[in-house]
Amino acid sequence: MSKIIVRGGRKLKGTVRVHGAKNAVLPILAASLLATEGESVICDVPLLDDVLTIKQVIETLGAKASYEGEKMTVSASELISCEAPYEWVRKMRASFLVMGPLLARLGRVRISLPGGCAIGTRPIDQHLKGFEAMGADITLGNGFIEAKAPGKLRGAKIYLDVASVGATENIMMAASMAEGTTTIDNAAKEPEIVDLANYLNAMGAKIRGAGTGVIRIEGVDKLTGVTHSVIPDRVEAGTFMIAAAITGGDVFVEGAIGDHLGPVIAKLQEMGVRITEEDNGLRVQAAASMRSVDVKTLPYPGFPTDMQSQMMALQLVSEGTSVVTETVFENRFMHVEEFKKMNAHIKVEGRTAVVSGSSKLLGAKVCATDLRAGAALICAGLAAEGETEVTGLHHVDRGYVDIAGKLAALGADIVRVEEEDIEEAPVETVTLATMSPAEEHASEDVPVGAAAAASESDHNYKREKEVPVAKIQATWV
Ligand SMILES: CC(=O)N[C@H]1[C@@H](OP(=O)(O)OP(=O)(O)OC[C@H]2O[C@@H](n3ccc(=O)[nH]c3=O)[C@H](O)[C@@H]2O)O[C@H](CO)[C@@H](O)[C@@H]1O
Ligand SMILES: C=C(OP(=O)(O)O)C(=O)O
Repeated sequence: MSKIIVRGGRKLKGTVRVHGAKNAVLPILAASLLATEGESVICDVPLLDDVLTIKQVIETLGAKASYEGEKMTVSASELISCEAPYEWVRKMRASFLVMGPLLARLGRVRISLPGGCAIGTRPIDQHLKGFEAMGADITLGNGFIEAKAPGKLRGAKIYLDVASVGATENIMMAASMAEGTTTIDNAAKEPEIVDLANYLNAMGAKIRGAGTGVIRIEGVDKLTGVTHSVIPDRVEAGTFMIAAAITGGDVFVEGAIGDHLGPVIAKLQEMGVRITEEDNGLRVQAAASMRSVDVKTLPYPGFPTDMQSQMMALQLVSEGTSVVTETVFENRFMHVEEFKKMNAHIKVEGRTAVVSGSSKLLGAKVCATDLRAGAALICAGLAAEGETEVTGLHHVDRGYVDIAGKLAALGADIVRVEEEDIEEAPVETVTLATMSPAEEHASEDVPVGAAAAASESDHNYKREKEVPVAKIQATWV
């Protein structure tokens, strides 16, 4: 089982570069399916598991894609399939974003229900409502959705019951090649929506109002491949800002866009952290001690739900009690139980968590229950006394490029130990890991060697694995 091992207590210092935004590049690569001619060249594409998944999805549909040096080139002039299979779509919710482009391009689609982080039920009713309003005939069954739009999709007036990011993107893409004008009311306003609209407009679409609550899309007959650079990842940037603050550090987050991080900056400043907007980034200087602060997650421009768990790590070490209200997803406090293993005192009632500050965090074996929870546990580990081991890294790899390497470059005592490293090492052993039920269910890692033997013989989730100590010491940096 791969793990990140962090020993807390080091102040982070230096510069860290932010990669392209996961939540922008995924819809943009889905939208590249709309280009009936020309190549799409997408720049600043981060090497993430989710990016490799969407690449597989569009290739399965017939697009030709090549990826080298943060640049993805896509040619989608000939699509061969309108079916997005379970094997890829289950891995990642954003795969569902190919539905709009396929409906617009091919007039039909068969797509598996999406997966993604288990942070809530995450229905897709608003996506489907939009497509139906545009004339699609939709049937559901056996975990698949089939939609047909004989002839062309028609422009429609669509009101979203919730300002869904995914529904806004999916409808915007479909509407770009529909007949007539579509209006999305109560549209999501996230920067990633604006990036997608800019990309589509460069391809020849006619979209106005992206970034506001009302988006108008005049359908066009064809879209052409273009070159586009993805915006920097505001959640990755925010995570490094928290890492700097929680360690008492001084870090320049290169590429971070202040306008995209308004509520995160405001809350950090309320806590006493100094943030300075400089050319091409944000400088974050920790305070000697930080004040507690209440946070309520909301759609953009509110405080992002994707930063809630990382912020909670910081609240744990600030003075006083903080209240966190999660309004976007109904099951996004799974990290709380993991924080508790690190001596955190947090009480959850419904959608509210009461976080006791001034916690003396202690290193522990913890598991990333979702993508951002993994980042939050790493942040907590940076401030904890002793050693923290974070497993469940397949979640983290969906959204962070080499988070351990980047933090190590800032001075953190952190290393990632890969499964293969552990298995290849000499026989001398020490007990390292105890699996929790959550970890067992969450992990898709296939156990090998000693771990496989344990896996076959013991299913009570309390097994111990024999892991060679020599190799771990050798890989520590
Ligand atoms: C790949 C991507 O960009 N993921 C982001 C996107 O997810 P995603 O696009 O899935 O999130 P949405 O904005 O759609 O979801 C927001 C809320 O709306 C609800 N809902 C959504 C669609 C729908 O048809 N019906 C419905 O009820 C959801 O259950 C949730 O409670 O926005 C989320 C909210 O900022 C982020 O946490 C995710 O990181
Ligand atoms: C929840 C997230 O991603 P997804 O919507 O892809 O599950 C996230 O990026 O934090």
